[in-house]
Amino acid sequence: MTVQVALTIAGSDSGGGAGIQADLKTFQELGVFGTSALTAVTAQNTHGVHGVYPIQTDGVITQIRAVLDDFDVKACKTGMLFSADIITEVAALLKEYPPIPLVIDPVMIAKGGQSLLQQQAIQALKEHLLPLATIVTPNIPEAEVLTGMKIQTDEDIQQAATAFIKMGAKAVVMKGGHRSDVLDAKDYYADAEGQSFTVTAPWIQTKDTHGTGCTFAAALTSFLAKGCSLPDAVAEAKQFIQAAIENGLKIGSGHGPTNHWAYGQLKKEMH
Ligand SMILES: Nc1ncnc2c1ncn2[C@@H]1O[C@H](COP(=O)(O)OP(=O)(O)OP(=O)(O)O)[C@@H](O)[C@H]1O
Ligand SMILES: Cc1ncc(COP(=O)(O)O)c(N)n1
Repeated sequence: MTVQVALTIAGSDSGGGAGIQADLKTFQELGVFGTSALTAVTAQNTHGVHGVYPIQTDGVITQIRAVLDDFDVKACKTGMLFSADIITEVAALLKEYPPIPLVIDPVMIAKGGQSLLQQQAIQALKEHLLPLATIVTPNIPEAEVLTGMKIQTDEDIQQAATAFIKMGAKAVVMKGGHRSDVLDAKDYYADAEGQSFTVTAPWIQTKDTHGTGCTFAAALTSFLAKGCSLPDAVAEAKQFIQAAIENGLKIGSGHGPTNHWAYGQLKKEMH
């Protein structure tokens, strides 16, 4: 049995719905062996973030080195990176190793409004990490901060996608989960080769969307680790997150997590 290995560099969510926990659950569900480097420990539940405790930068770097020096990592994902220092050092480290498909989820603010990225880190993200991205997965507010654009219409989304490609990312998927003017959950993909398309799924009326972005990006990373093309990985990750939101678990009394088992159960039923 050959199992592909993926690495997530992200923060821990004690509530288990987002961050490292969402990533590892998603990797496991998709048959990929998950490894991890923690950037911060957060105290979270479905009501929000109660504390953020960053890991020292050399601790983050040593975790990544330990994984990359031993495992043949087929795809890597970044989530909450917290500080400019961590971002700069992670980018420098990744450049030392042969290129690995890199999914950058530019996590900035938790759904509850608490900051997961220091203000000074935004420039470092743009300057050092985005140029290494195989694909970057911003939501609309993150895309607005990183491009400096106001994004409201489909044209704005396309222009912002182009701005990410100009910043050096090979591809971008602009997630539509934060738009209030649409009936569908519509994400827009564009790449440096000029290919673009939209993936759409029916909007689900639910408050249980904690960790949707992490889960989507982790699914995308898993499919890349298994050798899928970028467009195929985006389309399949969309199915994973749709199933996860649609079959919510009703855990906690605030904004609950998504269901990381749902995609696998659906696939089983289809066979
Ligand atoms: N209510 C919903 N119904 C259907 N799909 C949704 C819903 N909310 C988000 N999505 C989808 O989930 C994926 C993640 O998008 P979203 O914009 O929520 O990411 P995010 O804001 O980065 O998530 P996070 O809050 O974890 O940081 C996208 O494919 C988006 O279209
Ligand atoms: C450690 C960590 N990483 C990412 C998120 C974003 O997820 P959400 O916006 O759904 O809170 C989070 N809350 N915590």
